Amino acid sequence: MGLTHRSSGISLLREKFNVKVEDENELIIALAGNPNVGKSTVFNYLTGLNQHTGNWPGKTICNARGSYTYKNRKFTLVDLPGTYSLLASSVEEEVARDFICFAKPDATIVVSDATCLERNLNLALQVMELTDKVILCVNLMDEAKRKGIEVDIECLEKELGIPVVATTARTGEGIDKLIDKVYEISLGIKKYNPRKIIYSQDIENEVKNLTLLLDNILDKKLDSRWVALRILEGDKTIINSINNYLYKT
Ligand SMILES: Nc1nc2c(ncn2[C@@H]2O[C@H](COP(=O)(O)OP(=O)(O)OP(=O)(O)O)[C@@H](O)[C@H]2O)c(=O)[nH]1
Ligand SMILES: [Mg+2]
Repeated sequence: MGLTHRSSGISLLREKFNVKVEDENELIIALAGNPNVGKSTVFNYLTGLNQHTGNWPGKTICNARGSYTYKNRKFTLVDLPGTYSLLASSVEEEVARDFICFAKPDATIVVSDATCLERNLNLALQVMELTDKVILCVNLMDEAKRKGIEVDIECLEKELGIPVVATTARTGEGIDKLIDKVYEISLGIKKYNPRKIIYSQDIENEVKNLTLLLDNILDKKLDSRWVALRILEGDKTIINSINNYLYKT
């Protein structure tokens, strides 16, 4: 038998984010996305009245959690603040990044706007650098259709290496497919290979050096390559978060 969430300490970390799981089989799903793309609409559609709201610990930002059941499994959805990136240049970005990094959701849905996908894919690529368990939800398909924009879902799936689902959350169209993909990814039924960005040779060399050092420090609790990239770009908040979540009890 593998390590349970409780024995691996993940449940303790999740409690730091006010996410208390009642049973160990419960799956935690994060909803990320740019502002105003329909995250809360997806969240409300799936969780209905089974919601709790509060604040993120130590922050004045609203934290909404809700649950639904699918194929006899309980899923808890966490509606993350809307962000354009995970580079932690605002409290919202820090909250979203720290949740994905340290609470280690069983899957992350990146909700995006079908009418301006290019801008939205920036966040999707950043989440894909952090975790292999990502689903891209291309929402506002009705708006895209109205504007004559066609989205090639199959091509996106192939290029990104992750499942991509088209939705119109306002009417619920596509949500059944989304929960099926969430089920598959979070339980590891289907494995994907998200496309990773390869940087210039100079950067890759430095990343390699730093990764070797970080492997010992992070002890597989966090992706060393991802942390190396953040350090190289001068992000000091990641060091604070590592101290806060991995080393303070
Ligand atoms: N036409 C259309 N409107 C949608 C769809 N999904 C959401 N909306 C609308 O888009 C607006 C923003 O939706 P929200 O769910 O609040 O978006 P959000 O991503 O949670 O926004 P923030 O939390 O502010 O980042 C609302 O007016 C929704 O009714 C959709 O698929 N089609
Ligand atoms: Mg919202």
